Amino acid sequence: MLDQARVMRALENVYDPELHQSIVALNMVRNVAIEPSGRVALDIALTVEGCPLHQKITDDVNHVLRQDPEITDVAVNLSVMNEQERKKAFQKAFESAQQNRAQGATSAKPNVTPPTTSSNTRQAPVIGPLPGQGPAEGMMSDANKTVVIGIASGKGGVGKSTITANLAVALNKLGARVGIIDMDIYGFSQGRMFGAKDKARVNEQEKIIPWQVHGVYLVSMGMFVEEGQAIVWRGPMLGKMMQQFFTDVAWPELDYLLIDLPPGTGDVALDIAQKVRKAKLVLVTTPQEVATYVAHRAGDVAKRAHQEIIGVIENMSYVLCPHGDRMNIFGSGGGKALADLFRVPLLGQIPLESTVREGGDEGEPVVVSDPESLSSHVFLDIAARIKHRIEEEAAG
Ligand SMILES: Nc1ncnc2c1ncn2[C@@H]1O[C@H](COP(=O)(O)OP(=O)(O)OP(=O)(O)O)[C@@H](O)[C@H]1O
Repeated sequence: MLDQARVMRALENVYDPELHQSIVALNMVRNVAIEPSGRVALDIALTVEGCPLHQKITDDVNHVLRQDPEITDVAVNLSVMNEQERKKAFQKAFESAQQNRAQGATSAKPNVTPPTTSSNTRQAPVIGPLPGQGPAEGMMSDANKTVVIGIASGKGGVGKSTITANLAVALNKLGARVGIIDMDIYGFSQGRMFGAKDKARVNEQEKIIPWQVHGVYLVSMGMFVEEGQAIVWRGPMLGKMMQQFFTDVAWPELDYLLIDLPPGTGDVALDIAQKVRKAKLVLVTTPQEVATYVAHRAGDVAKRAHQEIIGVIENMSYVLCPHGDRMNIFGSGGGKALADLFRVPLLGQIPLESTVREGGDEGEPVVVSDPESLSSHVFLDIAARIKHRIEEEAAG
């Protein structure tokens, strides 16, 4: 008999394309109504408004239900989860990703046969260049060989700037020429981390001369205003600033340009995605669920922009006790769950060490101030993994 249980069983085979979980398990299916004619109407609550993959979910629901000979018609009404429901859905996805990992599975396997309708082949909309935007210049262009990597986090304080600084120095130690753009306009801190204080100077061509410290070239808002001074720029001004940091700086030839992005998924991250189409992304999170949850959103913007996510770095992962045990004071598993969600590697787990903070406060990233510390070794290891991956990609 055609009843709700049978409909729900069929829908267990429809997977959320981003969370890789059944839409039933994620509690996305609501208000299933079966009419005597065999018409099934149901609501699907999407995790985020304007979810770019809603058409895929709708197509898959139609596809699985229409395989039931007693179902004559399907009507899908889309709605959006509230904040609490969304948190639960993400939590469920994280737990499941962790479970899969524990069981040695690489990912949950949807067993829905993709329908062959043309609408199913529709991808998440690409965030394209802005109208009126000219061709990308210099290091922003695809033709330029500098590898641009944005360092992003969902929320502030997870160590994104610390990681940018140390990765830059670590890549330099591995023989690469590295620059940093401190695009964390409202919370710029790279000058402090590198002990650079001079105000901006320009060369004869009127280009800004980057700071050069510990082998790394660096530009930051700190060259123009004091740290802590409020900056009230909005969208277009920020975009212009970003462009200037790329094009109006006397950059030497660089192998890597790291961009310390502002936390969250705001204008700057989008601007980079639009204007520097080759830019890749590294996601930073702490092991806590909430940091991981918000980092997911940062990654989601990258995915929509078809930006490559190189991997995830988990910071403040553990404290190493004197007898060698690891204490997970901020919980555990967030970085790996996030990496599993995006199907990218967890590049490394950085311990919580006072030497990391001291190095940042004193203008010497820990990789310089305490190269034998555990964190320094982890930073070098992560830098080597990134470099290896980029070189492999370049080799085809
Ligand atoms: N692994 C670590 N061990 C100890 N302290 C750390 C570690 N990582 C970062 N910190 C410290 O945590 C604080 C926040 O780090 P940081 O400024 O890098 O975060 P952020 O994500 O860039 O923050 P925001 O975006 O708000 O600027 C700093 O004082 C930093 O020295």
